[in-house]
Amino acid sequence: MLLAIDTGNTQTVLGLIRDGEIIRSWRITSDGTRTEDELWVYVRLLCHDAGISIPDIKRTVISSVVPQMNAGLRDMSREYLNTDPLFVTPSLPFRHNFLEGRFQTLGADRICNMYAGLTAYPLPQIIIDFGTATTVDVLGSDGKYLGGSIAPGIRTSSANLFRAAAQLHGISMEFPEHVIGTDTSSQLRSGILWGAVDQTDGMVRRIIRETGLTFSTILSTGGLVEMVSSRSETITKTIPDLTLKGLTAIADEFIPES
Ligand SMILES: Nc1ncnc2c1ncn2[C@@H]1O[C@H](COP(=O)(O)OP(=O)(O)O)[C@@H](O)[C@H]1O
Ligand SMILES: CC(C)(COP(=O)(O)O)[C@@H](O)C(=O)NCCC(=O)O
Ligand SMILES: [K+]
Repeated sequence: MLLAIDTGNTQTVLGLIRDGEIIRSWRITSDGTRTEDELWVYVRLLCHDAGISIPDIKRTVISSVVPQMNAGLRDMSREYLNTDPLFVTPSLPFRHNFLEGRFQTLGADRICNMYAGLTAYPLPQIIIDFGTATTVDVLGSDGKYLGGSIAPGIRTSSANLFRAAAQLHGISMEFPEHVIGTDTSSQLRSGILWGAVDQTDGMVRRIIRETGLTFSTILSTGGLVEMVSSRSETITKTIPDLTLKGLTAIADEFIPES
């Protein structure tokens, strides 16, 4: 059994993987003040919920973009699971040498997403992750990482707007009937949701123009992906657990089950 942990800036996804299959996953709030004992409570509950006994967890792999959580995650894994966790970093000697020693500050979640893409889908690829940030990553025809973009996430940017504008408040994130809204709520929903869709499709079209490539695969993932994916004209596939899949592939490469 593999425990895969994806710590993003908003939420941490805990996944249990058996024989390459994600059997259960949970989301908890990412919080840099959590102790290893608190993290253990969640892992214990998750395992109990999945009917897994703790000694069955033989490996732990972690993608974290929140350094304040790393010590707690590491100590939880060592002390309670008796496994030394593998942290994903750009310096790992990946079999798919897609970073070529470059991109030393690239987020671990993006590395995992690309590893999942490289392992399972045709090239070239664009991978879009809708989380605290919206990230776009581009893999060329030879499987090398070309680069990408980072923008404020859908909730991050709208939350900041609600904070900054005295007369605007949170709204339910449902697509409005018309693009041209006729009241405050429908105008906000139009701007936020159609804005996110058009940001996505516009960015994909720009990347196509800049590279001259025909992309076989345009993958999307992230906690907010359902808000955009079905309305996008460019996304070809949505895989909500792409990061966990990448974590699994990386664990199998570096800490194979003995
Ligand atoms: N199962 C779910 N259903 C609906 N929304 C979800 C679900 N899981 C996560 N979210 C939303 O996704 C957001 C977090 O996305 P995520 O990709 O995990 O961000 P990050 O990696 O930056 O922490 C949260 O705002 C949360 O409300
Ligand atoms: C870009 C990110 C903030 C995205 O994080 P997330 O939205 O998943 O919380 C994260 O991958 C990060 O901190 N990256 C480091 C900078 C980089 O990737 O170039
Ligand atoms: K993420």
